[in-house]
Amino acid sequence: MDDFTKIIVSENDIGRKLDQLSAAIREDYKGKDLLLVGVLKGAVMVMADLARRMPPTVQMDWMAISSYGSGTKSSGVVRILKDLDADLTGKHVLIVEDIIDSGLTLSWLLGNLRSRGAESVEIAALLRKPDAVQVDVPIKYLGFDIPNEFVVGYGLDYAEKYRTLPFVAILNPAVYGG
Ligand SMILES: O=P(O)(O)OC[C@H]1O[C@H](OP(=O)(O)OP(=O)(O)O)[C@H](O)[C@@H]1O
Ligand code: HPA
Repeated sequence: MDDFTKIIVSENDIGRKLDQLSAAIREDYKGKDLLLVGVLKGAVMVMADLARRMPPTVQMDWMAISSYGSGTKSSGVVRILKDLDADLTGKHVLIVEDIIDSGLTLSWLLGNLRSRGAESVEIAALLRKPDAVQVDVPIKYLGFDIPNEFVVGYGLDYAEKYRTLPFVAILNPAVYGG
């Protein structure tokens, strides 16, 4: 049995898209102090590859929040597992996410970070599932719209596996008994 049914975003697609998104971000935040906030663990790959395309004065910080447990459906209950180190007062914050599925995680996070006194809070997300979205979240920088299937790779996991793949693929439902 193959673990994946299809590669939907290749390593080259990701690189080209990050070139475009990072050019727009550099332009929009020219002359401003930018703090990239990565959401662990899924955003590790996109954060690393996006941050490498930024000027060296850009800062990074990390939050760990969980809404999925170990399955393939959002629980809708968001827990902070690790909070930011940085004080956001007066900062320009760009949340960096791997995926927007139901939108529940980002909708909660946006509200949480906006309440901390940042000058601006925007979102960059590599992937979005338009057919799964339950809450609309304003995404300023979007990579790809993808089908409503459970995907893995490039930071995204199933039961902590497959995060290290350089591409994004649809997980074979047989892997999770779907
Ligand atoms: O739009 P939603 O339905 O809320 O889903 C998106 C969230 O789910 C994933 O995180 P997950 O909770 O699986 O943790 P992980 O990043 O550690 O894998 C992903 O990284 C997003 O943070
Ligand atoms: O499709 C997905 N794959 C892995 N993790 C996720 N978290 C939300 N959606 C997904």
